[in-house]
Amino acid sequence: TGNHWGYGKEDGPSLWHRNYPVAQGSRQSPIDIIPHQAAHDHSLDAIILNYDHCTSINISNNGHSVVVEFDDSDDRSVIRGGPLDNAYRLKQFHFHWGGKGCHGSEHTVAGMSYASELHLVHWNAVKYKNFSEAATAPDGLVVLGIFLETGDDHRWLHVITDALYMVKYKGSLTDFKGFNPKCLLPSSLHYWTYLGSLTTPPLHESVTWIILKEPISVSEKQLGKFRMLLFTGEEEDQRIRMENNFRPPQPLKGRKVRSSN
Ligand SMILES: NS(=O)(=O)c1c2ccccc2cc2ccccc12
Ligand SMILES: [Zn+2]
Repeated sequence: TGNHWGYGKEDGPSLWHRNYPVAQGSRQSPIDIIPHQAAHDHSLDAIILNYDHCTSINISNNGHSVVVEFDDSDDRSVIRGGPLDNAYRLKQFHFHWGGKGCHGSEHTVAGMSYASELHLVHWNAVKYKNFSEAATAPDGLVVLGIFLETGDDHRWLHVITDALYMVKYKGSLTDFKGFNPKCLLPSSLHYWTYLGSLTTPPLHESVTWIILKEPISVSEKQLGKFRMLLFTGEEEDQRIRMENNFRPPQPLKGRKVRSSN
């Protein structure tokens, strides 16, 4: 119906251009990052994450991913520095992942994909009055991408995976207070950055991507808990497991990827 989209054969990424022509635009995401082709830009400062007074509000299943939302009514949780001219407010974070034994990151590195990818979504509250307005502006959004690889248990990810049973079905939402995503960061904040888009419809070309080079480790068991989520709602007959909710890499179309040193 209407602008329904998904990750299946009938409604997946290769068909999104029918309702969202920008899918074939000049600054689409994700991309394959080729490290030795990235320009080392010594003018690129370190990124600064001020998440200390972070306030998560809820966790929900929007039928595409599991999303943790934040109170963005003031500048308490912001990202700044690096390639950014302003501070950008944290709005939400969510994940993308594969099926059992399959990889599910959106960005790839020299053709290699990771098991999963965490996206922390921020918006430019200096220049725009709300998230929706920022979401359609070329410098409106910043998404911080963090790769997840399978290995040891992540000591804090269980706080999220323990809550997933409460948001199994599309459209479910529950309180999720006091979670600070600082605990999900790797030790190094070295990054690649480029100009791109949302990786889901409406695919607005409004995102400055900042992708951390160092992945975090999570266990196969922890990752498996994401796959108990469903794309479908409680009232639907079909129960479709939420997995492989990633868009494949898109053409670079002449864009430059810069690397912090
Ligand atoms: N994958 S994504 O970060 O492009 C993304 C968003 C990006 C910017 C603004 C809002 C977004 C909402 C999303 C909701 C679900 C999945 C990806 C999303
Ligand atoms: Zn995402």
